Amino acid sequence: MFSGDVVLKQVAGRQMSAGDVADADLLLVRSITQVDAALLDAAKHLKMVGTATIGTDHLDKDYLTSRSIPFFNAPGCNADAVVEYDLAVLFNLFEERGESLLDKTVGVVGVGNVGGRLCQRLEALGVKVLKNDPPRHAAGESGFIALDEVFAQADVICLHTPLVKTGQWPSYHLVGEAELERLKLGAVLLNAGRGPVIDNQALLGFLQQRTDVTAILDVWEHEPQVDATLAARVHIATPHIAGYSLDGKLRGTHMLRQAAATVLDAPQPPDLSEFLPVAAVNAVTVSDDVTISALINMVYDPLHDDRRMRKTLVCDDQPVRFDLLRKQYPVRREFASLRVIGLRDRALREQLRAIGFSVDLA
Ligand SMILES: NC(=O)c1ccc[n+]([C@@H]2O[C@H](COP(=O)([O-])OP(=O)(O)OC[C@H]3O[C@@H](n4cnc5c(N)ncnc54)[C@H](O)[C@@H]3O)[C@@H](O)[C@H]2O)c1
Ligand SMILES: O=C(O)[C@H](O)[C@H](O)COP(=O)(O)O
Repeated sequence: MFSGDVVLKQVAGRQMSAGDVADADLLLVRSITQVDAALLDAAKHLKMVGTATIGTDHLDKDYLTSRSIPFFNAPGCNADAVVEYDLAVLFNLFEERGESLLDKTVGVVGVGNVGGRLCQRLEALGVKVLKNDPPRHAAGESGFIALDEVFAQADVICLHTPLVKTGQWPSYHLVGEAELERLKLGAVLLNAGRGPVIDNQALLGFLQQRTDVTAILDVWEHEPQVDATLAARVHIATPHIAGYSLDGKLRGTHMLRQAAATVLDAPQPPDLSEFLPVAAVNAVTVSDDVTISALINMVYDPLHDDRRMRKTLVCDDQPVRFDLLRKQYPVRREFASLRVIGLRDRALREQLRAIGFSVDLA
């Protein structure tokens, strides 16, 4: 997406050093590069910093502001991918148990781009949703309840807050012993926000006692290091890939390309649709016997990611392998890339549309 007269210098995200960026006009990163004074003090021509991610906890925003360097993230770029990770995990889990997600009460903590879209899709399915988002509540929006109430009432809790360590609503160790103790019997706790939002040591101690609780972790405290003892207690363990759809990655890059064009007063790039390929499997004809999880798994089966990650947990170089799993992640598309054809059952058609599939009668 970045071409023409641009001189591109690619540096591995964890290895990037001050010398690499000293002469840069633009710095484009992902979540594993700390962007702070140590990296940028020597960079005197920098016109912009961009991160092709939703999260910004790796950017020292105060420092960037003090240097008047504009910075951009890519809000919402991979939100649908994260929502689909949650749905894939939950539909599979309850099918395995002979239960249905549709009968559960789901708590969503952090109702922004990811959490908000998750609530929309669940509510469209008829699932009861409890929402917690103190910043939005304080801004005068309605429909939110306290974190304690979510933990006490929900069958499933999905964490989608940013990692914030200061201010009025810090999320660092938002979930510790006290919150975990409130979980209902048989509850499911899913974190696809940032690892340190859950106190991982407290979670391990809790899961050792409360074997009825199911934990699903895509994000870990101290990434790329993963606590193998904790992972062994977790039902689905994945290497921070919830947002890794091809669609989401291209959207993020495209948003930064647009920001760069604005900053540099250059022409805007072509529409994103010009870059997004048609999915390898883009249509399927099914009968009314098909299950929602079977269709979801055709697009994305989270168990593949779980299996790949578990193999790395026994390796001496586990952190290197965690990064490699992410770097070499296979092409994954979003639900909307699959057209489901042939269903006569109107209710099932509506459910599939509600969770994001393209559905046609014929
Ligand atoms: N696992 C992944 O692959 C992946 C992918 C995308 C995003 N993320 C993470 O998920 C986070 C959320 O993404 P998003 O796009 O929804 O961000 P967002 O900024 O759109 O939404 C975050 C929401 O959390 C709320 N919030 C902030 N502090 C809170 C607190 N202490 N308690 C409850 N709510 C709080 C905010 O008010 C906001 O509504 C990102 O910041 C990123 O760290 C992870
Ligand atoms: O914040 C985000 O958007 C996500 O956590 C994102 O998936 C992180 O991916 P990375 O930048 O590490 O490739």
